[in-house]
Amino acid sequence: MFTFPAPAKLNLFLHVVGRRQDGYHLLQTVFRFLDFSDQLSFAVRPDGIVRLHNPIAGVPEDKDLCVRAAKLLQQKTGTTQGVDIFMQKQIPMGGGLGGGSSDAATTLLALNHLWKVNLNPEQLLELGLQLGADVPVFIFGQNAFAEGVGEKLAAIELPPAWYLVLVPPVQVSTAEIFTSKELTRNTIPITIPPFSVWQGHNDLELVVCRAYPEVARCLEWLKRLENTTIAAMSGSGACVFAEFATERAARAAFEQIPDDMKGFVAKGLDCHPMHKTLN
Ligand SMILES: C[C@@](CO)(OP(=O)(O)O)[C@H](O)COP(=O)(O)OP(=O)(O)OC[C@H]1O[C@@H](n2ccc(N)nc2=O)[C@H](O)[C@@H]1O
Ligand SMILES: Nc1ncnc2c1ncn2[C@@H]1O[C@H](COP(=O)(O)OP(=O)(O)O)[C@@H](O)[C@H]1O
Repeated sequence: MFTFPAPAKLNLFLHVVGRRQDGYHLLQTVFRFLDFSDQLSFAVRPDGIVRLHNPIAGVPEDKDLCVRAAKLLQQKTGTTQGVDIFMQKQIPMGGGLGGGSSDAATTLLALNHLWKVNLNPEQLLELGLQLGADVPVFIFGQNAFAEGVGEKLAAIELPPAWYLVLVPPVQVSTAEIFTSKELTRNTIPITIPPFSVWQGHNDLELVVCRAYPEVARCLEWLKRLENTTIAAMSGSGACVFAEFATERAARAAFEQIPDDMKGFVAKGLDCHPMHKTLN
C-alpha cells in the first residue's frame, strides 16, 4: 500500500476576463499549494476493479473524482490492472480549496507510477482537464499563474507565507456561482510581471457573499485584521483566507477567531509535495 498527499490550493486572486462559447469562463488566477492535504492510499490489484473503500457521504463511489480519475487512466492506457483506494479527507468540500481536483490529480500521478503505464506530463495534464478545470495545476505541480479555464499554466515564484483559512459552514457550488447574473466577466487582462499578486481581487467574491452571509461575515472579519498582505475568498468559496509573512502572525490571528467560526493555519508551499518525489 502506498500513501500520497493531495494538497489544498488557494487562489490568491481570481479575475474573470471572459466567457467561452461553451459557457466556461476565461480566468486569470494565481494558485498556491498549502501544506494541508487529503491522504490517498493505493493498493494495486490485478483484476481491473477500481474500488474506493470509504466513499464520502453524499458522493456515490462512481462519481468520486479519484474513481473517475483511475477509470479514465485505465481507459486511456488499456491497462488491465485495478486498484483499492482509501481516502482520508481533510480538505473541506465545496470550499474553493480544490480538494476533489487534488484527489483526482494525485490518483492520476500515483497510478501512472504504480501501474507503470508511463503517460508523459502533457498526456496527464490533458486527462486531468477532462475531469475538471482545476485538475491540471495539481499535475503541473508548481505554484502557477493560470489562464484559459485554468489549463494555461506558468510557474510562478511566491515568497514564503502563512495563511489563516476560515471555513464557513456552507458548501458553494462552483457551477451556481459561474452562472450568476450578477457575476462580472470583463476584468481587464493583466500580465505578470509587472502585475503583482497583491494587486488582484476575486470577481466571484461579491456574488458568493451576497448569496451566503456566512461567507461575507468571515471575510469581513479577516479584512479587519492587521499585518495581512491579502484577505480574500479562494476560488468559488466558501473558504476565505488571510495571508501573513510569518507563522507567528497567522497563529496569533487564529487565536482571535470568534468561537462560532472555524478555520486552520497552513503554510504556503513552494510546490506540490509529490512534485519532487515522483521526479
Ligand atoms: C473556481 C475554481 C478556481 O480555481 O476553483 P474552485 O472554487 O472550484 O475550487 C475553478 O476554476 C473551478 O474548477 P473546477 O472545480 O475543477 O470546475 P469544473 O468541475 O471544471 O466546473 C464546474 C462548473 O463551473 C463552471 N466553470 C468552471 C471553470 C471555469 N473556468 N468556468 C466555468 O464556468 C462550469 O459551469 C462548470 O460546469
Ligand atoms: N474526492 C472528492 N473530494 C471532494 N469532492 C468530491 C470528490 N469527488 C467528487 N467530489 C464532488 O465535487 C464537489 C466539489 O468538491 P471540492 O473539490 O471539494 O470543492 P471546490 O471545487 O469548491 O474546491 C463536491 O461537492 C463533491 O460533490
